[in-house]
Amino acid sequence: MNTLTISDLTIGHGKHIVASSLNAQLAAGKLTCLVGRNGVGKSTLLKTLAGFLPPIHGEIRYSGTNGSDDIVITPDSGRRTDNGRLAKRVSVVLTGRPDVSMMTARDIVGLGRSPYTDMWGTLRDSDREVVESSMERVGIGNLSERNIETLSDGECQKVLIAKALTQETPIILLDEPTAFLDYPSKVETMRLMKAIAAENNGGGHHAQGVLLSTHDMEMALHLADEVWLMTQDRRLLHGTPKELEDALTKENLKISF
Ligand SMILES: Nc1ncnc2c1ncn2[C@@H]1O[C@H](COP(=O)(O)OP(=O)(O)OP(=O)(O)O)[C@@H](O)[C@H]1O
Repeated sequence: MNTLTISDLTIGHGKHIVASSLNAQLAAGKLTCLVGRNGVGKSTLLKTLAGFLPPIHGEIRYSGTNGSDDIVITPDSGRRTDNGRLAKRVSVVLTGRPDVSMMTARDIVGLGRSPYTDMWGTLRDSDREVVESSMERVGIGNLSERNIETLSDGECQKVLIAKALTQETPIILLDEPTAFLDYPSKVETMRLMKAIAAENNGGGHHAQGVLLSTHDMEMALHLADEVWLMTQDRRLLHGTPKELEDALTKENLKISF
């Protein structure tokens, strides 16, 4: 099952085209790593898939539970796109620390419920249950009362991942979540996201499609289920790590950069 499909997509900033003719599908239950050199367009693609940037051409289709509740974004859909609806399909974890003070880890995780709460962000008991279970899944129950400013980069990253889980979306996008982490924490984060993608405990958690951008090609080839590679000539190659290695060998392209 796919969570989103991009078709003949052109991405960029205003008139500046970053990549075009992109086609791919994000599989549910799998960790997909988005890799490519600096400046090739990984962040631009993630921002477009998150609905923060409009596509220049083509379409993004977010699959619903049945064909009738798909959400489709095209260059023309612009203001018609219902961000509240999209927030129930896609959650985003950005690089770096949240720019807030005087908030506990639990408060931050609770913000993930905003698509479901009233305008004051009042959490109901059912919302609080999701918050607690997300913190447990990520293994940060012991940090819940800590002020966010006192957490290490790795702990902070887990809080933001728990916030994304709290949003209960079929798609999670992560932009360079491992950028500031040491090697063991990078591996831990990748493994965690792989487990989260595959988790389907029948109790409300369904398999999710996870797309995570990273500079670490070696790690992506080791740990990802699928890889999307944005090449220097602005194509998007995709497949399992093995398929990608074969394709690159065939084209005589270097696997690492
Ligand atoms: N707001 C913007 N306006 C215009 N051009 C931009 C903007 N943001 C990024 N770009 C350009 O778009 C291209 C792709 O940038 P992007 O940040 O998507 O690459 P990236 O693959 O994520 O890079 P990195 O690995 O360094 O984070 C670059 O040429 C960049 O200069």
